[in-house]
Amino acid sequence: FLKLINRKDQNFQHWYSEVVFSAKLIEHYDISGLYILRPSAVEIWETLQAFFDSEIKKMNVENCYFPMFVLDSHLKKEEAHNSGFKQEVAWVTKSGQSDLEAHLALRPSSETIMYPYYSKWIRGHRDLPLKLNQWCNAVRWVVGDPTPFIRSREFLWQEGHGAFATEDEAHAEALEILELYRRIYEEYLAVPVIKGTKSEMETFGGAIYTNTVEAFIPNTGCGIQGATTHCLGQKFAEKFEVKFEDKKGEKAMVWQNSWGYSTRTIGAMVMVHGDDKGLVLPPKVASTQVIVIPVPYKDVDTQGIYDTCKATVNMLCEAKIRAELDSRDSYSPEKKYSEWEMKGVPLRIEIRPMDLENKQVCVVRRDNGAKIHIANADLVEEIRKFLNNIQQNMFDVAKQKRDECIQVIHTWEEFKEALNQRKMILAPWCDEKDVELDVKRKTENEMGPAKTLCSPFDQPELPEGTKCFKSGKPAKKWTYWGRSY
Ligand SMILES: O=C1CCCN[C@@H]1CCCn1cnc2cc(F)c(F)cc2c1=O
Ligand SMILES: [Mg+2]
Repeated sequence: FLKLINRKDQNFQHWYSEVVFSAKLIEHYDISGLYILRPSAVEIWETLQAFFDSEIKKMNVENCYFPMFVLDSHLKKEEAHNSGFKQEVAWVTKSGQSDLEAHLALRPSSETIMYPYYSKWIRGHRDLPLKLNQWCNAVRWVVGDPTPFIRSREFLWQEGHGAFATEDEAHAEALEILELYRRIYEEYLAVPVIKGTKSEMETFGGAIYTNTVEAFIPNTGCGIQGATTHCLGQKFAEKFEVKFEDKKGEKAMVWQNSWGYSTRTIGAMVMVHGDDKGLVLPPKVASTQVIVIPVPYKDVDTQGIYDTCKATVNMLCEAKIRAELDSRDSYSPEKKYSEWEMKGVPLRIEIRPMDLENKQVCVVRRDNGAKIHIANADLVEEIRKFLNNIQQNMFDVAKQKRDECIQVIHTWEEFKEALNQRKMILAPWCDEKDVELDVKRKTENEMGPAKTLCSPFDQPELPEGTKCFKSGKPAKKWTYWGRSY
C-alpha cells in the first residue's frame, strides 16, 4: 500500500477509501458501517479533544458520563426521535439466551437519557446554569452508503447539554461553542467552514433553531455539516419537566442548548487535503511532524549520517517539534519517502554525505513538494517556520479552492447549471419549505438531492425587490444550497 491505485480527480469515493486505509487511519471491520480507528486516527482525535476539552472547561462546562442504554419509554418522549430517526435506533433485546423484558435502545444522542436527571437535579436558580458534556460513542443504524469517518453506524463525539435560567445565556453559549467548532476546522484541520443557520426543515426536531459550520468538498461538490449547536428553547424542559424556582420564588422552565462534533471532522480533513500520494496532514494535528531519513551513499560515512540524523531528531524534539527517525535498514530511502508521504507527514528531512560536508540538511514539504536545503545552524528556527507556513498554506489553498466553488445565482436555470458544475450555490430564497421540497424532488440523483446547507451569518446585501430564485416571491435571505453527505 505504498502507491494509490485510484486518483482523487477520477474516482473520489474509491480514492478516499483507499487513502484512509493505506495511511493506516482505518481498518475495515466485518460488520457493514463499522470501522476500526487505528492509532494515527485516534491521535488526531485526541489532539482535537485536548483543545476542545480545555476550552469548554474554561467555560465551566463539566464532563460527565451517562449510560449508553435508554428505555423505549424515555426515547419515545421526544417526538423528534419518532420522526425520521426511528429507523436509525439500534436495540438490545436479549442477554445470553433469555429475552430482556424491556428492550434497550443504544444511545443515538443523549437528550432523553440525560434530561430526566436534569429535571431531578435542577430545583432552584442556584442549580443553574447546569453545563455538562460527555465524550462518548453514539450509535445510529444509518442506511446510506457507509463512508469512514463521514457516515458510520458508530462514531465518537462529544455532546454538550446546557440548561440556563434565561434564553440569552443559552443562545450566547451556543455561539461561543460554534466559534470553537470553527477553530477546530480552520485552525487545526485547515478546513474552511461557513457559520450559518439551518433551515426549519433541516433543524433538529427538538430544537427551535440549529446553527452549523458547513464544510465543502470541491471534488464531489458536496457540503458536509461539520458540527452543530442547537438552541432547544423550552421544548425539552416542557417534555421532561425541567423547572426551577426563580428569584421571585416562581416556577419557571429552563432554557437549553446542545452541541456536538464527531470523528466526521477527520474525514473532512482527509477529503479536503489528501492527494494522489495519500494523506496530507496539517502540522497541528500531525503526531509526527518531521520524519528524518538517512540517505547513505555506498558506504561513505554511513555511521556519520546515522549519528547526524539522530542528533537532528533530538534537537527538534528538544524544541517541542514532533520529529522521528526512520532508521529501518530493510527499507530503501525511496520506499520510506512513499510510506511517509502516504501517512501525510508534513516535512521530511533527508541527509546525504554531501549534506554532512555542507553542514546542511535537505527538507521536503508534503503540501507542495518543495525541496529546500537549510543550514544545520538554522535548523530549529527554519523547521518551525516551515511548519507554521504549511499550516497556513494548507488553509489558504483549501479556502481558495472552496471559494472558487461558490456560485451566486438568481434563477432556477442558473441553479441547475451551477449544481451540475458541482458548485456551492448561494441563492436568494423566500425561506419557504415548499421550495426546499421542490428543489429536492427536481434534483434527486445518485448523489442525492440538493438541499439547503445553511443561511450564512455573514449575509451579503439583499437589494429591495430581489426575488427568490425558485418561487419568484420576495427573497428573505441568502442561503447556501448543494448536495451534501
Ligand atoms: O446534534 C446534536 C448535538 C449533540 C447532542 N444532540 C444533538 C441533536 C441530535 C439530533 N439527533 C440526530 N440523530 C438522531 C438519530 C436517532 F436515531 C435518534 F433516536 C435521535 C437522533 C437525534 O436526536
Ligand atoms: Mg441523522
